[in-house]
Amino acid sequence: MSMPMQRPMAGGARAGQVQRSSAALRSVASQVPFTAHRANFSSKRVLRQDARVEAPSRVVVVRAEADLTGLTPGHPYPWEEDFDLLGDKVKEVTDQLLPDLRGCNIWLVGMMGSGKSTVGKMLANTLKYAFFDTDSVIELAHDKKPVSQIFAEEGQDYFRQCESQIIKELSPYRNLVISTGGGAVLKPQNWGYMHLGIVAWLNGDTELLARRVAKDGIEKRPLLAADAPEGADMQQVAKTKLDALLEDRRKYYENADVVVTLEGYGKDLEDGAPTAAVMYRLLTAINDKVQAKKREQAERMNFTIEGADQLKTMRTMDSPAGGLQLDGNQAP
Ligand SMILES: Nc1ncnc2c1ncn2[C@@H]1O[C@H](COP(=O)(O)OP(=O)(O)O)[C@@H](O)[C@H]1O
Ligand SMILES: O=C(O)C1=C[C@@H](OP(=O)(O)O)[C@@H](O)[C@H](O)C1
Repeated sequence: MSMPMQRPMAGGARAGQVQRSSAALRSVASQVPFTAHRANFSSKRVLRQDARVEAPSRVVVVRAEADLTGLTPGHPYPWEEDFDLLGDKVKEVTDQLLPDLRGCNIWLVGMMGSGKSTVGKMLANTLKYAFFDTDSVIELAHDKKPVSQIFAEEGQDYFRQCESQIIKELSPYRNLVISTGGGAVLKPQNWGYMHLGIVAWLNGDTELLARRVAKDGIEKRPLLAADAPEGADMQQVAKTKLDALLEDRRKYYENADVVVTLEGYGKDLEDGAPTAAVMYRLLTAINDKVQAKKREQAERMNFTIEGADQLKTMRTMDSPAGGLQLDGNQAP
């Protein structure tokens, strides 16, 4: 199913450098869901890993009256601060959404550090979808080389081609949550494929993102690590670069179908909303979108043809069938 792709020589590829185009990308294709059970990148394994990430601790029957005492006053979604309550809410919205979602893929976009991979795994687990992370698929297709090394050895253009290839190959499947790399939004062709599903933007402020990527180590994100002065405050370096990137990219992210804020309240002010809360916001935003679409479709079906009553009794006098009513009954 993979399309052979030409790797451009421009943008860093020197003469004599090995041309690794279609071979690498064919193995990218081997990571897609229908072969996932035999590939290293097993969606089952990812789902098992999910069990270890912070999740609503249990899902219980939705309580009629939620007890919100003791939670942060003014919190717009106070139940997010109590994982039992949040579990109820997640169940409620998932139950409504799932039948209407009908296997539609969910694509997560957003800047580096916005939590696309972390939240994506949990969302996939909740919806019983398979999870794919385009960065991880690219790494696996290159003998587990980290993205930073692929950038260094092959250049950004090559990485972007791999990314587009994966997006294209995953798009015809169903029941997937796909976490994309932060720059996947830059190519219009990627949007053509992502818009076959629902695209959700995880939107957080760069202060929060910088804190997270600095904690991970900015060397993992080549666009942030490039030319970082030795001994500099890496969080500050990351923040400056993220600000510039976001300024360029915002207009692309704004093409998303739904936007979810990462803002945290109360004790989560600094670290941003917990993963389960972000997932809840995602589910709610997607559900709102899907239900609105459903209402719009129902509305469109609810029409009457003007003059339909006259049509019923009209006689076609000059036709061989004159004297026959259009509903098939013989005229008196
Ligand atoms: N809701 C959250 N609360 C706290 N830390 C988070 C949250 N979501 C993600 N993180 C952390 O932020 C870092 C970046 O998350 P990641 O999922 O890799 O982002 P992305 O895939 O968008 O680059 C990771 O260290 C992750 O553990
Ligand atoms: O924003 C970007 O251009 C990139 C984001 C990274 O993914 P994450 O957003 O998952 O960190 C990765 O694809 C690569 O380093 C480039």
